[in-house]
Amino acid sequence: MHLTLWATHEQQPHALDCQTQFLQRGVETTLQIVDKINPKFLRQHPELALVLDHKGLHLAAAGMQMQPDWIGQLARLKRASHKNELIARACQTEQQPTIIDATAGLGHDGLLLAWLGARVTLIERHPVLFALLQDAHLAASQHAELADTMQRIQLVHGEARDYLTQCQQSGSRVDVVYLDPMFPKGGHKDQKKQALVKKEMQILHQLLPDNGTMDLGEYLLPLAQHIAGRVIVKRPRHAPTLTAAIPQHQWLGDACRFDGYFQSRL
Ligand SMILES: C[S@@+](CC[C@H](N)C(=O)[O-])C[C@H]1O[C@@H](n2cnc3c(N)ncnc32)[C@H](O)[C@@H]1O
Repeated sequence: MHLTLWATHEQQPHALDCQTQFLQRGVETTLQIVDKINPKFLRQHPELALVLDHKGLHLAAAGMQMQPDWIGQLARLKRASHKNELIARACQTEQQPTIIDATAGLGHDGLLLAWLGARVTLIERHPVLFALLQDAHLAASQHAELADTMQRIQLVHGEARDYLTQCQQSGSRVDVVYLDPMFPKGGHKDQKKQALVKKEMQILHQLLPDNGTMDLGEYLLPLAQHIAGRVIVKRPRHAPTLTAAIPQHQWLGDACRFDGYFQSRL
């Protein structure tokens, strides 16, 4: 994979570090130092690229920018409770569970679970998304209101299939495995809602193109069932279940739902 890395002059030393880390993870970058990165600049350079400025590391495409921005989630986090968030009810956050979020993405779901008291291991295999997560974790660790929560989050760069298999082989158990694999772009029943897909998802879909071979992650469910008494799968509200297995419980939201699979022997 090859991407341009746009950086401002002040960020040049950090940009060189980033380049080395990306290379170690198989991503080649061409560093371009520029005076200013603003909306006009981004519109003039619409191709998918990395951006490093005073706000940290971003992905940019089609004039839009995207980063996990965990600090920007604070308003939502402060409104969240064990009761009013379906994901919290599904994952039983009031019990301060240990959770593997095997498909971290931007880490927003994992962040919410950790904020509500869970110990969360976030697994992300894409090297660019993983770098964005590391940057978000570092920035949030230095924020007074998020520092505690960051201590409950561990980041793992890798393939969840391998991680879950290793857990199974070594007899490791967690309370919950949470899965939110990619869903094909045209797969929503409601085309109007599809048109409103958030800019984050539009950029994510450019990074993880749906070229007919998208990994839908169905193999993760049976693996997860070996290591957690509770597996929660996030799906678009009207999407089919991840596999033929029937969930024992569903929590229904406006746009998405959470399917619960419980293993009483664990
Ligand atoms: C829909 S996004 C998850 C969004 C996430 N729940 C959030 O709150 O931002 C799915 C992510 O899972 C990652 N992923 C999918 N399958 C994976 C696997 N087998 N191992 C590791 N990461 C995986 C993808 O790279 C993508 O970033």
